[in-house]
Amino acid sequence: MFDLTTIGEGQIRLTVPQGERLSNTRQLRMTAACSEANVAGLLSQLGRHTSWCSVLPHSDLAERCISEFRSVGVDMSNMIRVPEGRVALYFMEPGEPPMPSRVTYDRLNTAFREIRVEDVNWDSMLNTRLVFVTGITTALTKATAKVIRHFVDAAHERNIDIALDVNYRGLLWSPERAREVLTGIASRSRIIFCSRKDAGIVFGIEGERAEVSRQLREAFGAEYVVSTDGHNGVYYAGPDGLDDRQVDIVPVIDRPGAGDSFVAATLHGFLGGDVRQGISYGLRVSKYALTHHGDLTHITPSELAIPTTTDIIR
Ligand SMILES: Nc1ncnc2c1ncn2[C@@H]1O[C@H](COP(=O)(O)OP(=O)(O)O)[C@@H](O)[C@H]1O
Ligand SMILES: O=C(O)C[C@@H](O)[C@H](O)C(=O)COP(=O)(O)O
Repeated sequence: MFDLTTIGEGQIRLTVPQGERLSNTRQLRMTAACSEANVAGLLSQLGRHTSWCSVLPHSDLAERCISEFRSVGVDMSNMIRVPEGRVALYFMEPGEPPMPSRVTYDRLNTAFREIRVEDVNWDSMLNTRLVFVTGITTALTKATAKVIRHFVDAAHERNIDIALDVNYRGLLWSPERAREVLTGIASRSRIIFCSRKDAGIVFGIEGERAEVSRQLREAFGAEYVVSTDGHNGVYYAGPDGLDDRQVDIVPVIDRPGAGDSFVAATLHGFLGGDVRQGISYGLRVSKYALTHHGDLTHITPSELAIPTTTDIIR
């Protein structure tokens, strides 16, 4: 039995060196990406048994993507391989103030976008303690939204816990559409991750700090709601009340992946029966994530427990 199974689009991230633009750079750093696989990848490094389903062709780019997540222990037996098709790309310009960082997607007509319910090995994907889904995959196409809804409904019927990360991406869909699709999924989820910003954009829920998590919890009837707010704090609402956690700010080397590593570490706590402990792990691991390149965070279980350099300085 798996601890967590998930479905999401395997991508290649191509990052422009600091101080250059996509329009003039001659070099790109290549890493694998996928929000759901990032979460599975971090959890598997922490000793959890995870499986990731995507649709990828037989190509070198697909191998590059699969090998990065396989190397940290994610089970690939649910990966759907097709003879040909595109692998999604995303370009990242890190930006330096006043220039904002910029993401450019090149993910139309990819193999994953046409995934069908009958393509997935549901017996295996539902042989799990926890099903993890994000708003990114429901945003891509009608087909991907249908598969995720099937995944959630089938898990719900079998009393399998569901975790949702709203992860709103304005480049992929509108707030109205996100609200329409994600409301049903949120109301089946036992734990919801929704940043304070996304709560406002997607659900029109505004408020000070943990008040946002409280309102989300009330709106969807989830047992736990965890809301990130960048370096401003992490807010929690659960059966034991509210919590408001401080972030120990570190300089950012590479931002993408911090949110996913936070979610994964919190789910590590959830799977161990203690979400608040998970948030402490999340606060720690997301700091590591910000200080190294690539979306997938590399960590050893012992690093969850030891203080980071900034902890020691303080
Ligand atoms: N400058 C920072 N220093 C330390 N931790 C940070 C910093 N920025 C973000 N984090 C951590 O990363 C987590 C995720 O960041 P956030 O930007 O809220 O997520 P997302 O990438 O999903 O939008 C935060 O909850 C926080 O714990
Ligand atoms: O699927 C996407 O659109 C982006 C992901 O590939 C990427 O890994 C990501 O979303 C990172 O998210 P974060 O951890 O919230 O920065």
